[in-house]
Amino acid sequence: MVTPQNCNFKGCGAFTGEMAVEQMKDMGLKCVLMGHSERRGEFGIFPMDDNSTLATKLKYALDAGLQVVFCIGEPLSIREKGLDAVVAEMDVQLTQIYGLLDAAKVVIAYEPVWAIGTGVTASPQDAQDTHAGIRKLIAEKASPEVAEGIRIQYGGSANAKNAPELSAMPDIDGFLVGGASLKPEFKEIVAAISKAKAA
Ligand SMILES: O=C[C@H](O)COP(=O)(O)O
Repeated sequence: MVTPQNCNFKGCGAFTGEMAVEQMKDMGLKCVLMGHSERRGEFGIFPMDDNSTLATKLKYALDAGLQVVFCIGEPLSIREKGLDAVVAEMDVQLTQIYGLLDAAKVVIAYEPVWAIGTGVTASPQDAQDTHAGIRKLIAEKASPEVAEGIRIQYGGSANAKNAPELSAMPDIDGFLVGGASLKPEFKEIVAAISKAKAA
């Protein structure tokens, strides 16, 4: 499945660099990704999207009939404060979209910013604890049904070596793979999550 990494919330028009959902649909695409930390302004790039514009984009894409991979994640300064601070930040990033969450149409991708492209991966337990915290927030603020059904994927230096242990965690439902998706080891990541979730 081809999934563009951004979209606009205005439709077709003079929005260079902000591809229209309608164009995606015309091309037969069924899914769009949004909220990646690089779009949110991490790594020193100007913040193109904030929680408010992302909520608008999510509603627009869902109303148009697309599925969405919605990325959230904390910078290192928040991770260093501990799990409670991380979950509080996830709440901030999710607050405006709880009412839009639909397990059949939205996938949450948890990507700790400090793990993206760095070779540093969240430990399986840290990733599990954060995913469980996100699921609990969704249960409380969306619904228990949405929380149970929604897919929460992990992203951030996922590779063939760490995929089996991460896959074994009950609240890790899949991966958003960057660098390793360009290498043959990608098939081992797919095999690891498939095996773990088939059990
Ligand atoms: O866009 C890709 C994700 O942010 C993860 O990238 P990575 O697997 O290279 O860390």
